Amino acid sequence: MKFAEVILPVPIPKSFCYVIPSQLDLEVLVGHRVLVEFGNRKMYTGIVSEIHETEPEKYIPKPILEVLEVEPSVNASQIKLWQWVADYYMCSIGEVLNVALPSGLKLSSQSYIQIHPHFIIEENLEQLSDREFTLMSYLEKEQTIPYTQVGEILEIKSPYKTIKNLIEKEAILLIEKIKERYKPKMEKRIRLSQQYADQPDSLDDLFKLLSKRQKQEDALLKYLSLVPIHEDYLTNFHGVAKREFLHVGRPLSPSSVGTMTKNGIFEEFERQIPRFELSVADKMQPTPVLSPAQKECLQKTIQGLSEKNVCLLHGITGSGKTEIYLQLIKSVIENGEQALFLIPEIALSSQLVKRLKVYFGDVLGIYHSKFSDNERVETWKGVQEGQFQVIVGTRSSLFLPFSDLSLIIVDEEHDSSYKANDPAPRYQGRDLALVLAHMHHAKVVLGSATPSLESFYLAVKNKYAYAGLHERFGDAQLPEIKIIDVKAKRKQKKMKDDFSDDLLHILHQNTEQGYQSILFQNRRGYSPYVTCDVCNWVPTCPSCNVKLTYHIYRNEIRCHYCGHKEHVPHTCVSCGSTEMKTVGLGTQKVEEELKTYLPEVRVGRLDLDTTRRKHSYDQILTDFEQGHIDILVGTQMITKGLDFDNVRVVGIINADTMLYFPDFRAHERAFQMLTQVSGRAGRRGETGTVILQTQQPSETLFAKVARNDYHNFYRKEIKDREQYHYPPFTRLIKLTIRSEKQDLTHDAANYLGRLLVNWLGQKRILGPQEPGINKIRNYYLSEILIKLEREGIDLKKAKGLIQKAIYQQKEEKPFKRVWVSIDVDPQ
Ligand SMILES: Nc1ncnc2c1ncn2[C@@H]1O[C@H](COP(=O)(O)OP(=O)(O)OP(=O)(O)O)[C@@H](O)[C@H]1O
Ligand SMILES: [Zn+2]
Repeated sequence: MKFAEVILPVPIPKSFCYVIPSQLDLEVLVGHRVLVEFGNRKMYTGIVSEIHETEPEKYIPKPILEVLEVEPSVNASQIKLWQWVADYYMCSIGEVLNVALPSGLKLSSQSYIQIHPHFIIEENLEQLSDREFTLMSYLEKEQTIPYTQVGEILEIKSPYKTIKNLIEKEAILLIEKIKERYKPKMEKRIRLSQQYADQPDSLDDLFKLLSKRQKQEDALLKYLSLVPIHEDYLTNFHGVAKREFLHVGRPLSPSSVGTMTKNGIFEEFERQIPRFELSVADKMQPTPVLSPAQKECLQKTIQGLSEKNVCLLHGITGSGKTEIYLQLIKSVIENGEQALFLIPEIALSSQLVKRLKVYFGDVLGIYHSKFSDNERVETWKGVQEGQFQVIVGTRSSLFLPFSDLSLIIVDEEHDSSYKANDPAPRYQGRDLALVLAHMHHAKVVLGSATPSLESFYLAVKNKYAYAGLHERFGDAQLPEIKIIDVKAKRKQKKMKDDFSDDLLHILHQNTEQGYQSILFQNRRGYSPYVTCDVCNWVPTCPSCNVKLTYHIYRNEIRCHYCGHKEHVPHTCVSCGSTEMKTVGLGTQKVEEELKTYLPEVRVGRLDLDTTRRKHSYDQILTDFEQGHIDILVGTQMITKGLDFDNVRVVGIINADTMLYFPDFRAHERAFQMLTQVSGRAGRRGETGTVILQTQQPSETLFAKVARNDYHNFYRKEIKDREQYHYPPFTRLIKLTIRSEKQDLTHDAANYLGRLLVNWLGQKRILGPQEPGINKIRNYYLSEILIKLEREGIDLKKAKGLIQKAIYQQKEEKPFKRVWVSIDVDPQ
């Protein structure tokens, strides 16, 4: 007998053993998607991870019910990667499967019911109520029906009870419908019926026949001009796209073509077409010629990669790192291998994809979470079948079915959006890229103008190769950064709301000269909160412990954690006064002030609120690119990777807020963000200007940003990290404890904390502590931070103990309704 280990999408950290029925014996392979029954008469799609002959000792395994495909969707090295993720990030392999496999390849999660295979209606009539009998008879006809239809069939509101009874009687099964969500994109095409294509004589007859039907004759002539069957009759086989035939060039009458099809002159057929219209073969360009500095950097990178597996490409903003990546990718393609180009957010993808498309054409595939299920499956298959040799995508593309990967580029490697937060697996894409590369013996290039401290540290330690690029492309210079003392300006009465005279002046002048500007304020909404001017009461979210942010549109206050919205109160709930005012500054307010002081400029805004719809992000950037917007106001979204020739001025409205995040990475993030946003100015031609407004002009971090002094920033920061035992000198694991009651969370966190102190030692445990925002969506939170040494510690054992402590806490009766989530390497 043969058995299969099957990975199921459930949060239980193991695979499950099933029998391979003899009739399926030859069909089941590792990586196959199979259908199995699991637990309470539920069915799931799982992935076969192993085939063996060892019968489980403690239970009788159930059979695999069905194999859902001929060629496995998943390859062995992917399963290895999933297992690694599960072990390292302390989650179940099923949770990894859940994010790794596009949902188009999973069964629809909507439940369906069907008759239990062992249940025979006629033999069990007396068991069934009238209503149950009605449903069963229906099922006998229809095989399976969606749960949601049951109510309709029985003409009752809530069918739950009936279904529950039938399940208990083992009369029906609840399943996840075996329905392939994947739908290829089809195109309607037209060709000449075979008889005319093969025999030129019959074509002559046809022309005679049509000589009196002008429109039909026209159609035939057009067809022959598009499909040269007299030169090669085989061309008829592919025909022509119906849309093109009817509408491109001289338009045809659809009804005449319809008649001809009915009369058997033409025939219609369908063909699957690629979903991505990348066929730009005619617009393809050779990759750009590198500048001497770029060439040198490319050489260093290649040299570095011959000695090490990873090379850190540290090139200042606008230095042309992308062009160096292009060269590296090009040689991968020429060798017939695969390359993965990772970007932190899809936000960055549209400009980049356009750039890459013209060089790589059809071998370039795209993969990210805003894609539809179908699009993602198509990319998945394209990688599997070898059509796409290059993938541009966000972190989830690490899970694609690569077979011959030889290069991974991680662009903007410092970016925190490489880290996945909820749900598990909470993996760091940049780090996982290194693991994936290792499995494929591939090389990795980490690129950034502001490398993460971790990566730079490893380059300093000679674990990574290093290639620097310290000049901008094409004679452009880094912008001049001016630090403006907002407090002093206020005293001198030179502030208008949040704008200094210098900032307003340069924005005005820049617009007059026909150039564009970017204004950065890292807060969306209008104002962070509203308050009563008399008693200082502040409206907060009913489900989260946060102040509600004021949004001027619709005059609402909103919670940025759970989405709760309400109207701005006219009177104070606490003292009844009507003096409500807004406090602080968000992008909406910057936009509004700008319109007041510079009424003639065209202002655009780019933040989470203006980019919710699928294409709005692209739309705003296109407007900016085409010069319909003079000044673009935005949050951190505008800081990254954008490349616009015409931007001369960048304004940072308030640089201070970033310094005060209660996070050991606050300074690192601030340095990166300020440098990146500054780097959008003056990328072509004349040197740009950055106005950095602050209350603390003497803050040394700002001086380092202004001098573009990464090295001194690094030296100071790494010293602090070492002194206070933070990464890269230690490894952090954060536990978040959640429950609906504050006391319960508190008690459970203390219990867990004590176990961890006992097992891992006091000095490795920080907390438990309530986080700054201690209630989100009605759950009270507490956190424990575990600091583990980088070396000389058995990491596996330590993780085992953490797992054990969490289990043990969960076993305690009072803590049944307490949840703990684990975040390895939190960010
Ligand atoms: N060899 C080249 N030939 C022509 N144009 C180039 C070349 N190298 C760079 N450029 C142009 O210079 C600009 C900056 O390059 P790129 O966007 O690659 O910079 P970057 O290093 O990625 O900067 P950032 O880190 O700020 O995103 C782009 O418009 C790019 O097209
Ligand atoms: Zn809320």
